[in-house]
Amino acid sequence: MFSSSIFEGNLDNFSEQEAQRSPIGVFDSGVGGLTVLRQIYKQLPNESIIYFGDTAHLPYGIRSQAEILQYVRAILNWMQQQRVKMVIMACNTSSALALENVRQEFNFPIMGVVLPGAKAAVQMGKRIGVIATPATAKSNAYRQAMMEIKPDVQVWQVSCPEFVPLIEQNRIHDPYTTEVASAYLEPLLKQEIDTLIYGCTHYPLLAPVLRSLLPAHVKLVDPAVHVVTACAQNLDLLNIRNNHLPMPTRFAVSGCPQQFAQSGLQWLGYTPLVEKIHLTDATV
Ligand SMILES: N[C@@H](CCC(=O)O)C(=O)O
Repeated sequence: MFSSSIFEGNLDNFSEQEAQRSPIGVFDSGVGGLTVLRQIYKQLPNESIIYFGDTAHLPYGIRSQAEILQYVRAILNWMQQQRVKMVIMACNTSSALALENVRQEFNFPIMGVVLPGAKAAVQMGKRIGVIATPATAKSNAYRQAMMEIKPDVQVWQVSCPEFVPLIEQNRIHDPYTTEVASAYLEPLLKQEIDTLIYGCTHYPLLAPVLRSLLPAHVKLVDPAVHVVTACAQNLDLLNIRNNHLPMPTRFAVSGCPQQFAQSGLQWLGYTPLVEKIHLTDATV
């Protein structure tokens, strides 16, 4: 029995041993969640992972809340069938628009990236910029989370609709991407931000471009780092860390497996074996 007041999920249909060895589910609309997966490899090297990229519905950031909820529920149902012990929403859009609604519907803990990112940011600065997908920016999730922790913090959010398609098309080093990034950062630089949050898990993949445009004193916050730290703490609290050898990461997508494998290579350093699955409920 692993109930804890911290989680809505209670894992009470798992034996302790099964829970320890069970995988952690990680999902995103595409390759963005690989920034979270890389952090898991660093901080939780013994955990087995099932990664799902909902590439058939990419980008999430221009979708309605109803669509996001439908996709997220379908993914979580599938994760439940795979008997995961915990899920990390490696997607800010899902964390901002769906986490609170779906958390109580499943019997495993579900973690989002927004709160850990917001907590880290308010400890690092006072004038905080957030770059995010249109849906995340519009939801105000980062602003609200930071204001609740530190009401005197100042927050500016910028919606960056072109980033995810450019990253998914592998156009990070295209000069056009730098032009777009420069335009997105301009209003934040005018406000003299001291800290910038990657409000989308795809964006750390743009780090060289963003760093080249930002003054050196501006600190970058990657919520991926902090959600994985929080995940490690929760695994300890529930006593469900895996102390055995992990299984190889299992990758699944709803779109084209070859395309995911190809972009996965540059972010993971190995070519992932990717299967295609069809989540029937996810079709809008
Ligand atoms: N990785 C994304 C999803 C972006 C998208 O598909 O628009 C996020 O964190 O919001």
